[in-house]
Order: sequence, then C-alpha cells, then structure tokens
Amino acid sequence: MSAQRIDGTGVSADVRAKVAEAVKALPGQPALAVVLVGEDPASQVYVRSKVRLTEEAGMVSVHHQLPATATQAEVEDLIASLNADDTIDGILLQLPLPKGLDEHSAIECIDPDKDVDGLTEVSAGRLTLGKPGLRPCTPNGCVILAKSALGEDLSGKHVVVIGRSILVGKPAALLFLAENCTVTIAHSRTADLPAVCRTADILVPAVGRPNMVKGDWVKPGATLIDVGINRIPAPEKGEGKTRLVGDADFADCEPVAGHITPVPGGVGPMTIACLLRNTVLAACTRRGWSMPEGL
Ligand SMILES: Nc1nc(=O)c2c([nH]1)NC[C@@H]1CN(c3ccc(C(=O)N[C@@H](CCC(=O)O)C(=O)O)cc3)C=[N+]21
Repeated sequence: MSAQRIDGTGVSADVRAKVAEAVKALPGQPALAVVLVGEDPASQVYVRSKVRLTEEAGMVSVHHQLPATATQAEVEDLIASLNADDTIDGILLQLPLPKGLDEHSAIECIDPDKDVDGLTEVSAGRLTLGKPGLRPCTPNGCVILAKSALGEDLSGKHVVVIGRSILVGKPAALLFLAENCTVTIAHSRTADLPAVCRTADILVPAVGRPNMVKGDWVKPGATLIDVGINRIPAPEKGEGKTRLVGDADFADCEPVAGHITPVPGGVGPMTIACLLRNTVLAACTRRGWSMPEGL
C-alpha cells in the first residue's frame, strides 16, 4: 500500500480558476498591492509569481518596491497610503523584511480589512473568536488540501499540528478547530512527539526541519499535510546543487500514510491561491459586493 498523493498544484489551479470565475461576475476589479522591501532574490521570485497569478485571475496587481535601506517610517507611510487608497483591496507586505526593520510594527499598520495575509492582531482576533475575517493563507491551504483528500466534512478527525508559529501552526490549529476537528498542537517541548503524531488522523508538520517526520510517526492510513519547504544540499544532482524537501521524510512516510502532500507541489502553491481568494473576499467586504457562491 502506498499513499495517494494530494496534488497541491492541481488543487491550487482549481482554486485560482474559481477565483477568476468569481472575479468575472463582480461589478468591478479587485486590486492587490504587493510591497517588497529590499532585493532578496527568493522574495523577488515569490513577488513576481504573485503579480503574474493575480493578473491571470483578472485582478489588478500594484507592485511597490522600496530599497533595502528604507526606514521603518518609509515602509509604514507607504502602507498608510495604501490603506487610504480606495482603489486598493488587499495589501501584502512581503516577509521577511530586511534586518533592522520591525515586521510586527509594519504589519500592524495594515488596515485589517485589507489584510489579505491575515497576519494583523485584528485578523488573529477574528479567527480566534470565530468572527468573519481574512484567514492566513498557508493554514487555509492546509484545510483545503485535507478536504480535497477526505471530503468536505472533517468533523471528529484528530489533527496534530507540529509547530506553534504565528504564521502557520497556531492559525492552522484554529482553522481545523473551526472545522470541528479535535486538535492537538505539538511543539519542541512535547513529550514523546512520535507517539503523539501516531494518534493523528491528519498530521500537519509546520516546523521547518527537513525530513523530521518518519514513517513510524504516522498512523497507517493517516493524511499527511506537509507545510515544510526546506532547501537542502543535493550533491547527487551535482556540486552546489540543492533541492526542496518537506518536514516529513516523504519516502519513509509514503508507504504508511493514506494521503500525502509532496514538496514541492503540495501546500506551497496553495498559499498564493488562498491569497488571491482573500483578495476577492476583501474586495467584496470593503465594497459591499455580495460574496461569490462556492468560493
Ligand atoms: N507576507 C508574506 N506572505 C507570504 O505568504 C509569504 C511571505 N510573505 N514571504 C515568503 C513566504 C514563502 N511563501 C511561499 C509561497 C509559495 C511557495 C510555493 O509555491 N512553493 C513551490 C515551490 C517553489 C520553488 O520551487 O522554489 C512548491 O512548494 O511547490 C513557497 C513559499 C509565501 N510567503
């Protein structure tokens, strides 16, 4: 027996197609502003694909580039001007910011109704309280992938999230809780982590440790949603080459799991699809448009 692969690339394309369909039916075009500070090459690649996919979904993409030498005030003034700009529905501040800038303070400047990353305190509060709001993209993608494998109803499933980061672990736990799952948050201080993981119907490693989760951590038939995207040396591909691996040891876990996400091609592509979906939701909420069906 070998796990069925969950096709994150395919599911994310479906979500983006639904977003594009919804955009066509709206009375106007949603607009996403992306703010990139500095010239980190990996961030430039992400931002380029965000811009391209936003436009492919029929939305307006506005790209703001600030130099790595930008001050905190310059970053926050730009965000303030985007908050005040009625034509902008979503603001994405690409992370990480260059050294010396305060990410938390900059994120807090984003109008929560334009917070398409779902990272402000208000968005986190809305999620915690079960109120409508914009949800963080990567955790949202995890729930969508779990549903693509197991069906819409996840109620009663035991979810073990490994990792308690503000970006992924904590919000993922809350989103699965909102789906009526029983949720355990495991972390670096958890006693007998492998045994805890073996109780999971849905296991969600989100720690950033390459190949940490082994096959004997996985309950036979469980669903493994691997959030980790780790670049490691790949000498077998040639000197200086690298490859991407998840937090789970794929070869070891695949024979045991029922469903498993690959890396790349799993959770990663869902993050951008959920960002586009959030941009539509933000536009509808802000402009009083009715929410598209089935999004
Ligand atoms: N404000 C903010 N929001 C973010 O959501 C955000 C961010 N900053 N900064 C950087 C991280 C990283 N991130 C990824 C998105 C897609 C893939 C993705 O699609 N990865 C492909 C592989 C890409 C490759 O080959 O390198 C995959 O997993 O299949 C990965 C990583 C979003 N981030």
